[in-house]
Amino acid sequence: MNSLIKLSNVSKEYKTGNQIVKAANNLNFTIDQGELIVILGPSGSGKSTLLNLLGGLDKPTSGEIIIDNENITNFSDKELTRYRAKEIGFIFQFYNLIPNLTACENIEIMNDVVDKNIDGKEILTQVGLSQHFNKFPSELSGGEQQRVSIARAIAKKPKMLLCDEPTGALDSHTGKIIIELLINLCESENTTVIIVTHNSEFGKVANRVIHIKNGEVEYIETNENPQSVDAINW
Ligand SMILES: Nc1ncnc2c1ncn2[C@@H]1O[C@H](COP(=O)(O)OP(=O)(O)OP(=O)(O)O)[C@@H](O)[C@H]1O
Repeated sequence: MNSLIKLSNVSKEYKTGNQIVKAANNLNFTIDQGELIVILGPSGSGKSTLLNLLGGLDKPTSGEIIIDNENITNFSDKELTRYRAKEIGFIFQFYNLIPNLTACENIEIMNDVVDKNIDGKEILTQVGLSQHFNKFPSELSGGEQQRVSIARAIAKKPKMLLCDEPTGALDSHTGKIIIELLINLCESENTTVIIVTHNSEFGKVANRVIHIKNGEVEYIETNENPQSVDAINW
């Protein structure tokens, strides 16, 4: 595997009044192309901060983030916008679909952003939604809406998929379907998938689990044999 992501001495400080919060404190690690990574940690430990830094939604106070041999820390705002649009797929807890567009239109709208000719029907079929091309988000279940948002994120074939509590709003059965879809993406497309969660059970299916505490990497666990989604109990 080739290293896709390299963090060197990355810190992010937030100032509120006289107080400085180190939301990321001297992070150093690499992530390979095609890895499934779970980032685990309690509330306020810095998981979203880390995801935002990787996705170019925020800049570190110090340190370097190298993605695919490019130092994104030096990017201008315009370059960061291009990087986010072309290279990163984002999946959030609450789907973020456009309510007055159908499932298919929610995906094909990406064509304007990435200058591609994405076929919404083809991608929706890939995530098991061939019956739902013309439905609006309000006509779909939570799990189906999340699958549309995954379809939208993968349509542009991103280098990495950043998922912030992607099953947080779903029941366990539907959540497992989503996790299985993410595992399959890693395996079939060699996409790097990074999942931020509170749920330690997800660690079972990951290649590695990065444990975050107080903005620091507490330890990194390696799974020589990641388990299937059936091993997850929640
Ligand atoms: N924009 C901001 N301004 C000030 N402090 C912030 C900001 N964003 C995050 N923080 C602080 O940085 C720390 C890490 O926050 P972060 O949201 O990354 O944690 P988290 O692990 O994702 O938490 P949760 O699981 O509750 O979403 C917290 O102490 C938080 O209060």
